[in-house]
Amino acid sequence: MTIWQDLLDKAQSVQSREIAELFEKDNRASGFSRETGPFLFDFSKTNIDSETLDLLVKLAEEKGVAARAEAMFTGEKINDTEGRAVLHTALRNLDTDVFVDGENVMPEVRATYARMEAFARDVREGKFKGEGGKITDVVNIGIGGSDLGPAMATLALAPYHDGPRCHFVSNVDGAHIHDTLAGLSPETTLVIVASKTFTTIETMTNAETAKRWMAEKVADPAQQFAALSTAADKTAAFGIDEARVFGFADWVGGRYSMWGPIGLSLMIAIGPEDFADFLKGAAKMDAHFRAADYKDNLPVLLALVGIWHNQFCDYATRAVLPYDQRLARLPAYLQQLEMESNGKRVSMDGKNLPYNSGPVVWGEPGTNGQHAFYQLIHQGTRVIPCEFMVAAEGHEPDLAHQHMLLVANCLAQSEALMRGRSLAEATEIMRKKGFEGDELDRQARHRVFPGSRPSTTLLYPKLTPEVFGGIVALYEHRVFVEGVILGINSFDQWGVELGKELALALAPVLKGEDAGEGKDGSTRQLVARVQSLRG
Ligand SMILES: O=P(O)(O)OC[C@H]1O[C@](O)(CO)[C@@H](O)[C@@H]1O
Repeated sequence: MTIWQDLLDKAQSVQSREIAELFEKDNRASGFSRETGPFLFDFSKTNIDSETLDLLVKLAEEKGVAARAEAMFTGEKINDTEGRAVLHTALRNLDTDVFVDGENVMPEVRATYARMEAFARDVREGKFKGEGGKITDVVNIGIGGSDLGPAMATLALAPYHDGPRCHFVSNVDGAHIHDTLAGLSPETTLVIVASKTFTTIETMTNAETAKRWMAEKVADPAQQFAALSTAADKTAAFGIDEARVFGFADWVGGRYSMWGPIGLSLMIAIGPEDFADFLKGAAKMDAHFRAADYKDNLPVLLALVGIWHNQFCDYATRAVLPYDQRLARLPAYLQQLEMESNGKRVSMDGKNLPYNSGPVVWGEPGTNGQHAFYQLIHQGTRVIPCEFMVAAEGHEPDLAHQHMLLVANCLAQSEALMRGRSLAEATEIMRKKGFEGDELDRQARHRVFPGSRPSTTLLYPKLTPEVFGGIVALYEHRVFVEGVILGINSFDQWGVELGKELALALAPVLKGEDAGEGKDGSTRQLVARVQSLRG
């Protein structure tokens, strides 16, 4: 625990220091920024100094991040509470063979990818038709990892979207599927049921609803269904022809799955060529992660900044703030990626963690967040590290002036968070406005910004498919590194099971088919009120 303790001591000793003062030394900006491919990652506006960085890098070395990463990339069963390999990286490094239990898994991955490409082309070109002709709309029904990735990516890559319209239904709330299907024509709609297990109650319920909706107008609705799943027996039982079933192995975790079949809706939207670029961007990030020294390694550095803030400085949450409207769903995607992966209180060996688990992740696109919750980030009592990201250029050349304003806002926020505004400065401003005496002091104090609030900035040229693939892979590996340092299994999700079990047991209670013996008083009261309100 010595490096850990050294870092705790270090955090204690530097927390009251002004981040801005670190810039008095030469080369703060370049010394605490790193570049790879299209990315510049600037972590200079944090309280990390050279000594801290050295300690953090040593921590990553001591925790065996490199060996664990190699074990992941080469197909070892590192998800050891489920006895599975973790090989989402194999879905985007199609030329590299990988063996699991002595068997090369890549021929099947490549064959499925080729089938996806062919199907996506057929849908886009109108060779695969609905009963009413060319497919105009694709409805992806899935939840969690079978929804958030493709939904986020389809929005992110909207400028490349030249295939049919894509819609994403996840919530078991009937409002979601109702409102989505309301504007669509069943005869020209393709429904993709995306579920690794093909048992998820929300997805299967919505899939049945979609099937009934289609059956009202289409003679053979199953013909307009495709499935993305590891469970071929269940997709067959649902009635989907195996020609339109795109399978994958259990070593693809749900929240890591959009690189393969779960990305089919994205591939149909943007086309196989742009989808290949998206994979290429991620594969480049994989190569960088495997090869670069920790001190120059973007995923490792992003993880170390995260660990520094959460475990050593005790900042419980982090805000992800893309100054990129098309990354509006990235915070939601990262919530699953980070919180389902590292929100665990027991380490690999079954012991309670002696430190915090992964952070609470949240966010919204800037500039909207500025007019909503930034108040608390700037002046609240808690410190919230911010992760800004922004493209130098947008996709709308005739709106370049708006993009400049967007970038200016992004850079200004990190500057404001770091610099703050002192009482003396605030007092001067208010004095010029005519305040004096006690009222001057009172008014000035409301206008003080404490500053020294840490942030990082990820800057990239433009949100192309390749850049976007790199960003997602960067975050995936960041989560991986944080998980290794914390000593937890980032690839299971037992914490979602209890609620699922209880919901299944409560459904008959709500319907009045079961008395709900043994339920607590609050739950019984709520059930009774729902029943009486429903009449
Ligand atoms: O793809 P499936 O099997 O329907 O699962 C959906 C989601 O449900 C979870 O298992 C959590 O309940 C996620 O990990 C997963 O992404």
